Amino acid sequence: MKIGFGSDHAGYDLKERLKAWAQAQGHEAVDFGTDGHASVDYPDFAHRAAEGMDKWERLVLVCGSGIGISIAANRHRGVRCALVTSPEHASLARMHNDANAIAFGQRLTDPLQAEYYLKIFLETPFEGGRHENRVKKIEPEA
Ligand SMILES: O=C(CO)[C@H](O)[C@H](O)[C@H](O)COP(=O)(O)O
Repeated sequence: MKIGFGSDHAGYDLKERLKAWAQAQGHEAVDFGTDGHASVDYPDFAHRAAEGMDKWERLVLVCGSGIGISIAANRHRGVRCALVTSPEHASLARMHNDANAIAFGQRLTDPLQAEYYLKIFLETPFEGGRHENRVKKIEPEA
């Protein structure tokens, strides 16, 4: 799978770790930055990654809490980003919401757990059925 990665400084280490994990699983990584620990603004990287939708099938975003970067990504048409803090969030985001982006808070999430949540997220299919129309209704009318 082609996976985009983006973070601010507060999510940089976990972004790098998840990127390495995904590559080791055979996924292709597209990195939208940031590239180090220097303080940056999370919306810049959320927008850069979300605007590159043609370059990824799933998007992984990390900031300190996961909140800011997911809010910014969700402003983009077609992006459904879920802030995940449990295995159940990871599977339900896919099964019910057809989420195509996952957000983590590096300051609040154990990195090993984050790898596990990402694995679930990548492996879980959308259920469709009754959820199909609900997901369609998420997008505001053009
Ligand atoms: O925006 C956030 C909260 O939703 C992110 O967690 C940021 O990473 C955080 O605010 C950065 O904080 P810092 O004190 O500037 O490192």
